[in-house]
Amino acid sequence: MVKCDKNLKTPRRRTSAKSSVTAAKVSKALSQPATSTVPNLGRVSNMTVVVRVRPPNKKEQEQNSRIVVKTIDDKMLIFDPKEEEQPFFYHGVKHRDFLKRGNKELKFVFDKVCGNISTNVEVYTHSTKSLVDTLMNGYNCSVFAYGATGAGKTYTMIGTEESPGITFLTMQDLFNRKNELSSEREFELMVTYVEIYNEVVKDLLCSNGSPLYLREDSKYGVIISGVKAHKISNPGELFSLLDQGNKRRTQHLTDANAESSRSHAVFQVYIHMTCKNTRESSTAKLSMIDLAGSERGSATGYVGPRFKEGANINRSLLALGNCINSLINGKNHIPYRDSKLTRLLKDSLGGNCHTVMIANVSPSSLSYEETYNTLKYAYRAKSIKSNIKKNVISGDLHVEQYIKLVSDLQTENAHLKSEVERLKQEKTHCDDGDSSELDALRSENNEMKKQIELLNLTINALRSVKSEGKGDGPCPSEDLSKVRTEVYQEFAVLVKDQTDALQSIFEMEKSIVAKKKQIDTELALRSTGKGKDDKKKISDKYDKEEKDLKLQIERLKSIKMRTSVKIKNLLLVYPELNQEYEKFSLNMDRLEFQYQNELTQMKNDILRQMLTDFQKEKHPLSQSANMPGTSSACGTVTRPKRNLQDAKGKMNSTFVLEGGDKPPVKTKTTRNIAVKGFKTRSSKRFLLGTTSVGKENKPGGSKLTLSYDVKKIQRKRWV
Ligand SMILES: Nc1ncnc2c1ncn2[C@@H]1O[C@H](COP(=O)(O)OP(=O)(O)OP(=O)(O)O)[C@@H](O)[C@H]1O
Repeated sequence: MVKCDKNLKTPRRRTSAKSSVTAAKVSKALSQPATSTVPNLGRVSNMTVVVRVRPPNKKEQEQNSRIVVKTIDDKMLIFDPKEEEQPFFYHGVKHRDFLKRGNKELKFVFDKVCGNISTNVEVYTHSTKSLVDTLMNGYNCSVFAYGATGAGKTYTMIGTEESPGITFLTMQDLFNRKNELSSEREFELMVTYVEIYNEVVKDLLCSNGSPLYLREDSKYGVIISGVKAHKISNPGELFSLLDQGNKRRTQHLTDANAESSRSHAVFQVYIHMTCKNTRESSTAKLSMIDLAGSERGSATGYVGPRFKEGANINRSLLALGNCINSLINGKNHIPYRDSKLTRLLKDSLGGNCHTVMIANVSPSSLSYEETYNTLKYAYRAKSIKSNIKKNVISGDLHVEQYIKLVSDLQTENAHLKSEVERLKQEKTHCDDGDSSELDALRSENNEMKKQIELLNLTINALRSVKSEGKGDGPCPSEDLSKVRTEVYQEFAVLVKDQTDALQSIFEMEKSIVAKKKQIDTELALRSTGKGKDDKKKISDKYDKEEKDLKLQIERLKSIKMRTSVKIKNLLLVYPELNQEYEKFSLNMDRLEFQYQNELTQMKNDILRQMLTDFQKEKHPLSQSANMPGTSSACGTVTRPKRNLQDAKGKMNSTFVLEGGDKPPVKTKTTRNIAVKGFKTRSSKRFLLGTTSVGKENKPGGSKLTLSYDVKKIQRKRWV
């Protein structure tokens, strides 16, 4: 058998732990009963490795390249097979071509070899079909497509409309199984689709494109914080989601592929099942990963961002290779933290997971090196062993289990603290360094602290339930049911507190808007005439009231957060509350949305009213002040002169308003003017004073010219 043990080494990178920033929607969706990962099988399983050889493409055919992958049967292939020698004769004697390189003729055996005529359905049948039952039995599964650029990974995973890839086929089967089992079980299915590009994780099903962070969850393993989980009810919906996500995926042209995917795409399905009779539930996660294509950096000759992109792809694939090597060699430390990809795949390689690797190769000699590397990689991966555990959700929680979780979290916490310290020191030595990593670590640390607190509370709750159950008093089951009633009551109170807090926050926000409208009108009325001196008093009063209201809002928000922590705590102890909680959180989302809607509508109404008043000259300001660009004076209104817009902070620029026959207003007024040439969304404030007025009599009518001097510039901080 071939030896494929050339260690794939990569320089040890500084580990960078990023924090969870938002409360992950997916973890919220998955805030299901606490799982106790029961190693009820403890079986050892090899990773299943399937090799798919794609048909030669047009370029390979045109260049008459040699076929370097020969499939022998459905399990064996030969790389660089022996060629038939074309002997030549010299002086009638048969000679060998000594310049010709000898063929490697390496035999590889895999779990399945799919030749170049195999379809996606055939690949599916021999790779992931069996995973559907494994998932339904509550085990985590993952599939990843590996190979060089243009080797056919995306074709295998996603496919085309005529020949859908294995993601769609797996999901189709999953839905079929779900329907078959629907009389016995309740199902909930959620999907997420993200990409890792240049070490940044992004949600492919969300248009905002903000970076997401990976987090390790004691219950669900590695989760992506902030990713949006989508509920789907049939495979048709999935196809449109995949299509939508793929359009957002980062693609560039490479030598081997006109539409090369330059990111790792990770599609995950979370299945939550509850047995209708016993109410026992289990969760399983299916991850389908379309890795970015590896390529030889030196061969591409790319520079700049494309070089960085290629380097990141290769680095993360090397990190994956290192993890595979460490797993095979039975090392204690597996360098998962070396890249985002390996962090995400942590529980998909050696962990609690049944894994299928599909290695895609081109048959042509044009991709000789790439194919050889992929086959070596895949062959090594075959030796990975994993301990597969079933995720059974048990109502009977063990205090010891939580204590272990707390101790794990504390260890991780200590590690993060030391990282923070190290980074702090580095920062003092090199102050112009990037502080984002430090901030990320800090917030991850805080997150950990919160989790530890929460788990400690749970331990206490469990202890009290246990100790109450042991005493000489009434029988434990009675005691437990009493505790349960109390817990339900507590839950109802907390839910009410949260709803009330939300309602009050909304009322206060409404009154801030109403007050703002009132104060604006009052200030405008007093901008001229007698009431001018009251202006400061009025705005001070308003500022104070607004500050008070905002303080109250903050207080209510913290109450809301505290009650939410308490509710989550109760959920840990009483998973039965989950269904209630789901309903409640849906209701809260709906309420929040409705309130936001009302508030925006209210603000819009005010603006609309102001606009109408201005147009009809009812607004106090429209009568009392001629503002640049909005002069109420009839006739043409010109924009402020360019010299102001280009002034870039010079103090005394002049701009002119033309038209109309109203007299100039002798008042100071502030006006926002966007200054050209500054990269800013906010504008500078200019305090204006009218300095001169000119009237010209023309044949067509008179023309009034108002000149304003910019007296003062109040600089604002750029945002
Ligand atoms: N088995 C196959 N049968 C027919 N065409 C295929 C097959 N595999 C790949 N192709 C075609 O080869 C081209 C490259 O395939 P694909 O985009 O899947 O490669 P890839 O490995 O995902 O590349 P990259 O890593 O650069 O994204 C596509 O045009 C695809 O349609």
